[in-house]
Amino acid sequence: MERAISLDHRYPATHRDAFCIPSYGSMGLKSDGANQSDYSTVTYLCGNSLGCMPKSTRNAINKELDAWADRAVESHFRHSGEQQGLTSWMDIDLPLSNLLPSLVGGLESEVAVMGSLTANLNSLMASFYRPTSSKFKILCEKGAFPSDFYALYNQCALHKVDPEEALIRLEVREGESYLRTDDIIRAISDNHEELALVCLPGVQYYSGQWFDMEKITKFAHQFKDVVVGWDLAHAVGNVPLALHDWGVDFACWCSYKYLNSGPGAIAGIFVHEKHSQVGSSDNGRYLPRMAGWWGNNRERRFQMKEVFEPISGALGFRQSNPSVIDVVALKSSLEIIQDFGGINALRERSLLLTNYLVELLTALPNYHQKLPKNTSTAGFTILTPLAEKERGAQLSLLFFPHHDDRKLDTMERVFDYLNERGVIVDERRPDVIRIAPVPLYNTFQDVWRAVTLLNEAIKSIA
Ligand SMILES: Cc1ncc(COP(=O)(O)O)c(C=O)c1O
Ligand SMILES: Nc1ccccc1C(=O)C[C@H](N)C(=O)O
Repeated sequence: MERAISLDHRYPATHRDAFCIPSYGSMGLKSDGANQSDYSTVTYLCGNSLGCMPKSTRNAINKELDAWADRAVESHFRHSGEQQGLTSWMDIDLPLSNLLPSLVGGLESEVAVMGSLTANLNSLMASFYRPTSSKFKILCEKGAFPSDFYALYNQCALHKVDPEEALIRLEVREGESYLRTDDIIRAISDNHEELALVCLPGVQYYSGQWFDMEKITKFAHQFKDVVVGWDLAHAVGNVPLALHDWGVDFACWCSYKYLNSGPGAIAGIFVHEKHSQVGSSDNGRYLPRMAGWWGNNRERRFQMKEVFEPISGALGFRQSNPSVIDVVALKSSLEIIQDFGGINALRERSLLLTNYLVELLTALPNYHQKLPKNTSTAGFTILTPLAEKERGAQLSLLFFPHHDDRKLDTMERVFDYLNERGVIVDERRPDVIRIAPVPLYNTFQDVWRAVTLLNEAIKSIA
């Protein structure tokens, strides 16, 4: 505990106060009455699923509600808060183009705020997955987040390609917990003639593995007509990215995890400039897409002509006018990240926190480096790669023994023990708990407390 306190002094969570951290009272949990009261904050380590709410978000949304109340439709073009520097709704998402690209390592013109993750993944695949009879395979992973799998599978069907034949689903080797980069590279190489698309997650939701995105992207691009797209749901705002320099073709992400923009928040896309620039001399030549009026030439958007002139860059992939309330929620959170010092500052503190988590967990008596042969005594292993460059904030812990009866199952019992005591993590059935200290608001004492209670929980079972 002393060490955690001293680390918190040395590396303080300078922006914790900018967030609403749930309390025992607000979550309906019983505080211990001695060290905690109903107003004490819980130990929230679940920013990999839903980031906490920035205090500034409420005000930002209220201003848009005022604009709606005060001026209704006119706010599209003339905002009632113009004098305070508020943007009219027509261009509400444009101020984000200063804040978002640096998080993904894209040019301003390569990033747009729109839609939601799965919808964007589907839209981007409509443009980037153009199978032919000889080149139609998609390299993806077995155990992908189900929504991604459903999208990939059905894109095949939409293109009249048999998904069973087209999807190459990479599997983690027997006895291992994450994919080897060499196996991915080999699969690309072995299939390159028929390969049309490589579509993988930047950080894997279940194992927490951060893929070697640069190596995989560059390797795949050695081969003709292989497109590389990344799902960055668990990577954006978590690890530094350089999508432009790596030559990534497209990427998409959601904003409710490490970008703290609220449940179902507006998402984002990256389209490399090599695909998204529409030169004036190119008249009519642009990458076919799922199109809509918000991707059309801004000046002529309201002329109601039957001519689609996409905006050059990622903005030309937008379809609808965005939810204004969603956009300002994202903006208020991105401003905090900027004030913190951007993604490199976040990553620096994230490594300190997660390294501390690794250190404490691996010192516990019931920690096992590998799944033991005899798993009758309660214990856990870590699925996530421990090397810094292969993970982000999250560690995934696999508990054993597993029982189908929830009351007897180790993971469920540990999860309930933690949850009842205000340590909020998440469970991925059947046997995994994910823990993610978030550098913007978590403390070393949060990490210490979670591990101390986790140890108690296992002991109470053993
Ligand atoms: C990797 C991944 N893909 C897809 C989703 C689902 O995204 P959405 O419901 O925002 O489309 C999530 C999280 O919910 C996710 O982590
Ligand atoms: N959007 C949600 C709604 C309800 C429950 C969970 C989610 C998640 O985002 C889960 C997350 N993608 C995950 O990695 O498990």
